[in-house]
Amino acid sequence: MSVLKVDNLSASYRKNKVLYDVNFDVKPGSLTGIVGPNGAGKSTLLKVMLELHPKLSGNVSFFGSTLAKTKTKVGYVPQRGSVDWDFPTNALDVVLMGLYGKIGWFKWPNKKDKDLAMQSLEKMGMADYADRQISQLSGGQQQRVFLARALVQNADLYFMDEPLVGVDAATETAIMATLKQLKADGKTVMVVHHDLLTVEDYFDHVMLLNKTIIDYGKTEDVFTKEQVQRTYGGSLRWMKEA
Ligand SMILES: Nc1ncnc2c1ncn2[C@@H]1O[C@H](COP(=O)(O)OP(=O)(O)OP(=O)(O)O)[C@@H](O)[C@H]1O
Repeated sequence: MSVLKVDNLSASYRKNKVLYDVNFDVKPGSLTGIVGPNGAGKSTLLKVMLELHPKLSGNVSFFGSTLAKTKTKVGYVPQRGSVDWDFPTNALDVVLMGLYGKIGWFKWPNKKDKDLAMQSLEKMGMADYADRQISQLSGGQQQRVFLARALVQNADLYFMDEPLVGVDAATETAIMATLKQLKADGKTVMVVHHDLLTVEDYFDHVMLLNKTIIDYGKTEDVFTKEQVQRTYGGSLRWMKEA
């Protein structure tokens, strides 16, 4: 059964069509980097699939079903910049939100839920910050908390929008280790990624996107000079020659 299948998806902001003819079928257990120039529609693709932005046409199926029926199996780490970090809550509560799909919105978390959330913070090296207001965390620490929230959800399919932007080398290593562990656990992970230099190291699959899918498949087949240049336009200097 397909983890995620997208057929003929298109989307726009008012009259500006930003995605068209998007078709793909995600391989279970893959770790995919979604790559493309600024404005290519990478974030929009995630938002449309997750029904956070309406589609114009097409169909998205999760585990052969609808998002509504499979929501607890789907995790999302939005772009850090898109979140209101002044919201008065602490790191532990942010992680507990990852469990709400399972414990229900109107139920208080119990001791076991809190233990799970603490374990997840621990995995991301953030246990000491559990009581800290999220506005008082650094950008990299906020990103680690977001990852902890995704982990506690124990989803089968994860979408992450630029989790490595603005983090230091240690946090990047910690986040990538977490993503690789998710893959080792049989999870499917799709990550919007900007750094072309690390694509081959980090991802076993690559989706090249520029308003439509330029190519999608195994990294060694897809991440070629020709295909990357097609995606970015002729101006890109191929990094292996740099
Ligand atoms: N809320 C919005 N209202 C109107 N247009 C938008 C909105 N969000 C994005 N767009 C436009 O849609 C297009 C795709 O944007 P999107 O953020 O999905 O691209 P992206 O590939 O994630 O870019 P980046 O690499 O710069 O983050 C862009 O042309 C952008 O200007």
